[in-house]
Amino acid sequence: MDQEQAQNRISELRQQLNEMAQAYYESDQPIAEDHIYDGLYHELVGLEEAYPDLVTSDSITQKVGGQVAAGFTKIIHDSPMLSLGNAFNLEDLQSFEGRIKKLIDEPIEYMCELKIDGLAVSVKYENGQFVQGATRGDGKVGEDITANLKMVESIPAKLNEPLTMEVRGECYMPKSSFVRLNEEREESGQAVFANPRNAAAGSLRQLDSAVVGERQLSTFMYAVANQGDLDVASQEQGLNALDELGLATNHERKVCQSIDEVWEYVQHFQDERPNLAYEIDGIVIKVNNFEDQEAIGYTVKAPRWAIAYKFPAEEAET
Ligand SMILES: NC(=O)c1cnc(N)c2cc(Br)sc12
Repeated sequence: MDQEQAQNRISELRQQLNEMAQAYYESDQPIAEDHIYDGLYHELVGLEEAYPDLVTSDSITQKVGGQVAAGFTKIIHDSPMLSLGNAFNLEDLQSFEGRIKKLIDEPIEYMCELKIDGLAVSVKYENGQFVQGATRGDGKVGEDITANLKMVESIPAKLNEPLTMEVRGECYMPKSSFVRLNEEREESGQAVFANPRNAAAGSLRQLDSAVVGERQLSTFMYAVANQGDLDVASQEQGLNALDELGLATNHERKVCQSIDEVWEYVQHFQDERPNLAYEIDGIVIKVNNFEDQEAIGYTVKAPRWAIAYKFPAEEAET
């Protein structure tokens, strides 16, 4: 089923369910057996989960007891969760370095990290206790998914130090969990997820956090939003500090001394991609030294000191 077919079926189901609900709640004349209503409702929930972009706040699945559920409360991020400029070839990476060299005199060191194909999340700790989890949303305002992120094993309820800080990363579904989940959905007649990213997004949007616990989601944390109690001078030190605190970071990272070395890393992981336990859609390259990052600064919507190299789209499997 493609997105258009899903949209058509979702509209059909919403129409039918709204009519049944109206008849039941307002005229007390149920027009369908409960099990028919439940079956259609279950199909709609499954489709909305598989196609999270098609969920609308007025959908009957977002209502609890006839009222539109608030869903998730909104969280205004202390600092914007930024996006990244893109690079598609070596020339783009060399231009990225050229722009930086206009601002920084000394030699530049890069940190290369895998670009995880999941859902960006913010995780807040107070005195070492996990207190709030949120989606990126539009970068400024996200959704409070604290209850759901508590069900993700790789997010510790308590840090190894009583620190107060906000950490950002990617929540993802491993390839193996994605295959198993779709097999289960296929068997139970539910719509399957198109890819692990949609499966992770659909799972994290669940109002019932117990469902999240069944989905084997995981995380790789990659940034400290406000240094808070952390005393680190580079991305490399920052990631090592997150490891020591008990947070999950991706260990395929590499400090590179030149764009040529970055390019070798990019080519290596473009080949390695099928062998990874999780989906990646590129490589994030950052200036490693935090003082250099500050000197280089930001454009309106993205850091100047980082760029995302995007892998070419994979040929469809024949
Ligand atoms: N390691 C990283 O910085 C990283 C990994 N995976 C991602 N999807 C993203 C997105 C941004 Br924005 S940064 C980043």
